Amino acid sequence: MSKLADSYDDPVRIAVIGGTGIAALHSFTQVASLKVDTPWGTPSSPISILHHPSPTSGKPIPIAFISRHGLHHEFAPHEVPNRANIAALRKIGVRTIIAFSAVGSLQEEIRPRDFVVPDQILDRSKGVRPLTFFEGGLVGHVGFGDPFDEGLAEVVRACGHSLEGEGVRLHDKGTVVCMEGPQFSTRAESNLYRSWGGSVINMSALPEAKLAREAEIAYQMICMSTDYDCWHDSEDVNVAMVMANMKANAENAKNFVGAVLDELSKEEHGELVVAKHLDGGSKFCISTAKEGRGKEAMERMDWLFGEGYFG
Ligand SMILES: CSC[C@H]1O[C@H](OP(=O)(O)O)[C@H](O)[C@@H]1O
Ligand SMILES: Nc1ncnc2[nH]cnc12
Repeated sequence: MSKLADSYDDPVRIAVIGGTGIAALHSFTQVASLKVDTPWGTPSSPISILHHPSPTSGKPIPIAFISRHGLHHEFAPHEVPNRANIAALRKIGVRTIIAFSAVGSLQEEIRPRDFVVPDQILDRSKGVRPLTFFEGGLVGHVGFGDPFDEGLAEVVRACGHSLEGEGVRLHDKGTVVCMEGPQFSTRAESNLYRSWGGSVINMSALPEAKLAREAEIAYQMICMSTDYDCWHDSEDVNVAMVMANMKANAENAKNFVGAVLDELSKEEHGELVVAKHLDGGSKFCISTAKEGRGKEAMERMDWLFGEGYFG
């Protein structure tokens, strides 16, 4: 067996972040495994570079894959090195992220094994996770009114609907409550989130989505419901239940990712996947005057965005 390459020359524009139950994308050809160290530490897993044939040109399109919780699910939600993950992806050229997440359902009509393409987030994390690239002498405030990328969401929804009838059930919108964990919610909390209009709940949408926005990367999460949390009169959520539903629906999840990657690999989405619409978003969010900027913060930003990006 030939050794996998540890570098990849061309920029990789599209990445998938795999969550609980998705530690690898086996159905694609792996061509490289990258170890990228960042000023924010080491990512949760090596970055696999996979070749996916473009359905239009047949040309292999590189896709980056990273496992959020590590190859063996060794990082708890509050331990995931989110900054290193997002920074490493940006460094190899990524401008589009499709992130997978196993979620609890907060609404009767979102049944276990249904998919949801969320359009909003309610933050119930507790401030214990490093959550920004802008600190240590460079203050920046990016807009986050719409935490997901609507252009990507449209593509994802169309792909999901194209698989309906083959077992996929899709909800086009939803609010994901991101709780701190690692313990699951109390019943009072679960009912509170329902009264707030939460659709689904996980422990990983944040700060991942915020960091992607700061890094000017288009980001869309695909949620797969695995349980009814603890508000429902069915059995309370537990890990075995989450894993069993992930496993039972793995084929659908795989087909869904495959369809999304097929679609995003088409030339017609060339502008979308390089996230032209986000270019400069971070450059113009800086509040710190040049003379007040911290040297180390600027060195980290040079690493991430390229030297002199912030002028
Ligand atoms: C194992 S249940 C809780 C766990 O599942 C979800 O993981 P991910 O979002 O990475 O798919 C949730 O966010 C928790 O981390
Ligand atoms: N009920 C739940 N709460 C938080 N994260 C989850 N991931 C899957 N099910 C979950």
